[in-house]
Amino acid sequence: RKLVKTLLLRTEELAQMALMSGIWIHSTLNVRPRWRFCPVLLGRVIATFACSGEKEVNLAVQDAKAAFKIWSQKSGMERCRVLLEAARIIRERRDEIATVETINNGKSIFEARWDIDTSWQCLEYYAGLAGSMAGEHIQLPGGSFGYTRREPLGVCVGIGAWNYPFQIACWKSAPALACGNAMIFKPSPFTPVSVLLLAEIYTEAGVPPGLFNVVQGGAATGQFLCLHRDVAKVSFTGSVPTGSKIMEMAAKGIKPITLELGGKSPLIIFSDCDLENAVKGALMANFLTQGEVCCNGTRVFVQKEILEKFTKEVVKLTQGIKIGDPLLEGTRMGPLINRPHLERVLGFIKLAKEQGAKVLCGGDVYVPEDPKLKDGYYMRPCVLTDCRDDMTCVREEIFGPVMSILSFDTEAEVLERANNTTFGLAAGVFTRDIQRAHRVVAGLQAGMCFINNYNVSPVELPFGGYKKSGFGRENGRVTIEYYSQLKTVCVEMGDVESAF
Ligand SMILES: NC(=O)c1ccc[n+]([C@@H]2O[C@H](COP(=O)([O-])OP(=O)(O)OC[C@H]3O[C@@H](n4cnc5c(N)ncnc54)[C@H](O)[C@@H]3O)[C@@H](O)[C@H]2O)c1
Ligand SMILES: O=CCc1c[nH]c2ccc(O)cc12
Repeated sequence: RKLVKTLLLRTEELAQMALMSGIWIHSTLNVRPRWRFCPVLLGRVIATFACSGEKEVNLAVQDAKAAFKIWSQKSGMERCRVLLEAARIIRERRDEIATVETINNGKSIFEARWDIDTSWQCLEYYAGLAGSMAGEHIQLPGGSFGYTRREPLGVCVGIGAWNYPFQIACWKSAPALACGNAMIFKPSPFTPVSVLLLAEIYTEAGVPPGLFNVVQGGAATGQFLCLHRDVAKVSFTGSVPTGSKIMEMAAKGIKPITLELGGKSPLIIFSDCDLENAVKGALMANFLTQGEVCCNGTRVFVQKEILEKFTKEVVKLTQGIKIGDPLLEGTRMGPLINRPHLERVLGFIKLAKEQGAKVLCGGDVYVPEDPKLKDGYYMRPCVLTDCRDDMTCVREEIFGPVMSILSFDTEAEVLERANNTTFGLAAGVFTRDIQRAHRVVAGLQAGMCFINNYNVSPVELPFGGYKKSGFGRENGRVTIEYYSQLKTVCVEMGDVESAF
């Protein structure tokens, strides 16, 4: 809240400024900065932020606790109205928020608009559930009875990754607030900007001051949050190694956590599929947000009979993906998040070649003609073939635009190979055989399975992983259970029957 108040930037200005070279936007914070960080787009610094240290985290928790006292006493319908108003403002400011998200992350404006749509839809969805949250009444002998109350947890913390900055903040805060909690959100230091708009919007919609608080920073700030004694829950989206650290910190305080971690998901294409849809599905499964998507279906298993045809079509469509200025309407792929990440992704491709994979297209640095884009971290989307299950590109999460094609013969074989991973976030199947589709998804060890599509995310459906991809869920009705606790009240209507 303090940050929003003092951040001297408007989103339209930011959009314009990012288009001009050499512009630095400084936030002025009313705190003594311990260290600073500067997110970059197209090789240019777009903002400078001061990190929140222990003192600022303590202040945020204090404010959130005060706001929680007010918010948790409101009825579900009162909370519903505020969330609906916030959803309405997001919808109204959709293009502006999408522009900021594009500058924040580098994804195309076309895609950023989709992200903003699933963001306001999420607020609407939980607004709808807020009013119907209720416990049970249970009749007991002799007129006695019990009842349950669904109560909020208190101050919840959300920690986000850089690939869906605004959407991650909405997917965490909407159910948290609907249940009557407060939330302190820490975005990734690579994408700190767009979540500030969400804080501004919640305030405008009528949440009490401090109920949704943003703190900025990296690992140290995250640790202060996770270890804070007055934080009741942590919901984390990020990598497996960080998830494991979050779990250790939460264990110290016996705090419930939600972990949305990495993946290496299989996409299985049977020869009886609708080929055109399967090809489109494979691109959806691999190239949204420059391939920086946790649930991407990067291991594309194709049945031998259609391998050649499928591969040819996939390469043709991949080569047609328009790379460039992410703010232009026609662009479908922007730059990767930063240079170290680009180099890491290119390193995976180099290793894949050394291990025997064949690059059918892309996999190299892309330098756009437009001089203002020349310092962007662009690469061409890559399709690898001749892949084997033991190759690094098939085993490890690359988090970039790299699709590995593998061939298979039988259903039993592909199911075993698909499950042969420590991850379990998502999986997909393309087939016209309805029995086979359901049989295969029943056997897949993944939390989010798609039949004849991929990477669509309706907010009504729970999303989350199996195995090392995490636990807990976001979206859907079930997420209410991850942001609330159940109190049982046992009421005696007669006399106490004592054992003594
Ligand atoms: N399952 C999902 O829903 C999902 C969604 C998006 C991204 N991801 C995963 O996230 C990864 C990429 O994102 P990333 O690079 O931002 O991940 P990351 O784990 O490096 O960072 C995620 C967040 O954790 C914070 N953080 C880092 N160290 C911390 C610590 N010790 N204590 C507390 N907080 C800490 C970071 O500042 C950031 O905000 C990929 O592995 C991807 O698969 C998963
Ligand atoms: O990147 C992975 C999947 C994903 C897309 N949007 C969101 C929002 C919140 C999450 O926890 C995960 C995701």
